[in-house]
Amino acid sequence: MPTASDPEVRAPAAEGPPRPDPRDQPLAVRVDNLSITYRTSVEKVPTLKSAIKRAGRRERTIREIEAVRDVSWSINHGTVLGVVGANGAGKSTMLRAIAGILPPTRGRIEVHGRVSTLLALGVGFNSQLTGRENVILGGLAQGKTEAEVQAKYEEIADFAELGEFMDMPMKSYSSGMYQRLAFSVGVHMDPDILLVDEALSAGDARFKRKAAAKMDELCRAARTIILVSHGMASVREMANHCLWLHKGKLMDQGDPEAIIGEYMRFLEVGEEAFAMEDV
Ligand SMILES: Nc1ncnc2c1ncn2[C@@H]1O[C@H](COP(=O)(O)OP(=O)(O)OP(=O)(O)O)[C@@H](O)[C@H]1O
Repeated sequence: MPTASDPEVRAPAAEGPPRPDPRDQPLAVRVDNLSITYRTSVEKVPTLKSAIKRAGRRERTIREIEAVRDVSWSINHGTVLGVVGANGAGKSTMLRAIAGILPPTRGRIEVHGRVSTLLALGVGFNSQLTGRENVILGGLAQGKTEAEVQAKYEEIADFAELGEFMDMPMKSYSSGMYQRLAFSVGVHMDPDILLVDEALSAGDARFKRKAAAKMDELCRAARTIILVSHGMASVREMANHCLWLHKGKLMDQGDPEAIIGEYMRFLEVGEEAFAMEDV
């Protein structure tokens, strides 16, 4: 996994038109007072006495987890939004809600444009099917016609560089190979808004560079990217706006360098010692 000092992901060489200024672009995503609560059924640990009383019947309670708590932000097209935060901060949950996979418990999400998702490993692919079959299905799931997907297939397979593995079941892939194909499908679906969850954490150094360059190309075309990552280097290099979530709350947002600085300081000194009024 990349870290702040990770030398592997570096800014791609500047080529083509400069990135457009998001301030001149229309609204891409607006999240208003978003809260998402999971309800999970938990089995109560029985005491000997209660187990005898209930004659072995299991007792269940519902546990609520507030994964995202009253979060608001908005971005225009052309923004690369980096979302950082510790484990369990609610980053993936928020991304899934933007993708339409999870409904908000409260609040609302406005999305302007076609969304393509590159969520955590495994989403959307059937590991019994070959890479080729999954590309076709993945394209169809993104709303493309079969003819459109067939036309894109070569481009997708070339970018993923998986050779004859494309005709093998995906259960025979390594996690890096799996993610390369997921990335390639996601970026070749002409998304207006690309949601990326840790896509750069797998794959080798060369593929990471190639993936970063591809994302940069999308930004130059005024596409929007939301990048959830623990890799501070990729957020620093790619993002032009950053959100920091902690335990479901939006701690701060703004310039990536400043937000990452705050977040790193928070990680170093710990939650208790961190002066919350600084945030
Ligand atoms: N399907 C689920 N059912 C119940 N609780 C869940 C579910 N998915 C996530 N959670 C809980 O929601 C909270 C936020 O999880 P989430 O995966 O969004 O965090 P994250 O910031 O993406 O974490 P990480 O960096 O570890 O991937 C956590 O407390 C987690 O335990």
